[in-house]
Amino acid sequence: MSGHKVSAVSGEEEEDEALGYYDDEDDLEAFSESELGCEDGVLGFNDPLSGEVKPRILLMGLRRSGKSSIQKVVFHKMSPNETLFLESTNKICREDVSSSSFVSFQIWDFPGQIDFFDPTFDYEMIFRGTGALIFVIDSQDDYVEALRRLHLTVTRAYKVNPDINFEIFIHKVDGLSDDHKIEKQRDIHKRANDDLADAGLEQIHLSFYLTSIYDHSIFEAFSKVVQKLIPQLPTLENLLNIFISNSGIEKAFLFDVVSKIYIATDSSPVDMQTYELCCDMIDVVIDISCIYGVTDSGAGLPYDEESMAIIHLNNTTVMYLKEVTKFLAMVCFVRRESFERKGLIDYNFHCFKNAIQEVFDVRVKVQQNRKLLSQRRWSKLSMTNGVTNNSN
Ligand SMILES: Nc1nc2c(ncn2[C@@H]2O[C@H](COP(=O)(O)OP(=O)(O)OP(=O)(O)O)[C@@H](O)[C@H]2O)c(=O)[nH]1
Repeated sequence: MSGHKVSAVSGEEEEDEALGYYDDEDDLEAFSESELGCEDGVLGFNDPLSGEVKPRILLMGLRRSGKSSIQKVVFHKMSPNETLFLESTNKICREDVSSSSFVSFQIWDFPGQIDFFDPTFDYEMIFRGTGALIFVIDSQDDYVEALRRLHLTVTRAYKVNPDINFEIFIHKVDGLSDDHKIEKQRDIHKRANDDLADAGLEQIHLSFYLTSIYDHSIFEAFSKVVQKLIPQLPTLENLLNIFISNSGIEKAFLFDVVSKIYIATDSSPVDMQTYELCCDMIDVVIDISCIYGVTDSGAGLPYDEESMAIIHLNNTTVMYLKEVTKFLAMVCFVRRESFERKGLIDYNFHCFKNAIQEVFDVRVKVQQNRKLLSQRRWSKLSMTNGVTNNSN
């Protein structure tokens, strides 16, 4: 597999490829450098002039619940077995993920043992700029303490920022039977919501996912978390609906190729098997391209505007993958008889691609305006400081 692009804050940034979310850079100063760190060397703060704002996703949960493993498997292509050797995280690890035009965010991995309500930790600052809080519960362990911690975290976070999406990963379900999984989910769901109701906070919505790094469930859950942070999602879904209904397509996904997160799909329901097939197809395309494709691309992923693949399944369905942007691919399921009109599908795809480009252009413009604004604010601030200094 090829590597993917996780750019360091201070390193290369796709600066016009960020989501329009609030992020208060000044707040970061509340942390000392030793508190904010990461083994990948992801350290430092965003350039205040860049105007770049990224939604923040927090990974929280008790020690050894699987937070770092999730991050490594989804964003670093680490194989699940290798996570057995991961060391315990002892610092807040902050990482910028800028793998596609639409998927761009920061992940903050919190060490399990951290006493995060210690007065020296500015939890208000942490929650204020947060888009989603993922709380990981180890389903193979006793979860009473995890639920207590979840309640504490959610209630505090909600008070600071009621717009946070609370996403609960009931994790490591690979060790459980199907019945057991459902039972655990029901129990955790009930207890967590009862605790909130007892505290008079029934308006807080918690979303639950059964996850494991040993199958595709973790990618699917992360897809849903990320989708909620994409402001253009309804537009993308609408475009996909129009595209499939005019092309005789059964189902279409828009994938971030690197992370295999699907950032949008049409409005028909998603089943796990379909999603898994898409992931497998992306793997095949990238693996084959890595081995037999152009060698000297220099830019990591062997994926470009020529990338496409057709796989005929043995159940009269055809899978069709095509490049949409540098980082995105469309994967569709088409019946064999509909695929005979491939010319029509390709023409409609061309229109779809142009429409996506337009959505993207609007966002770039918004981003540039924001950058300009923050530059002006910055220079005003420097001027004021200069005047003050001179008068001193
Ligand atoms: N069976 C199973 N084990 C998992 C899964 N995810 C993680 N693990 C294992 O759980 C152990 C702890 O994982 P970590 O990712 O280090 O946990 P953490 O929450 O980051 O731990 P701290 O850094 O101490 O907070 C490792 O041995 C992983 O291999 C999973 O989905 N299934």
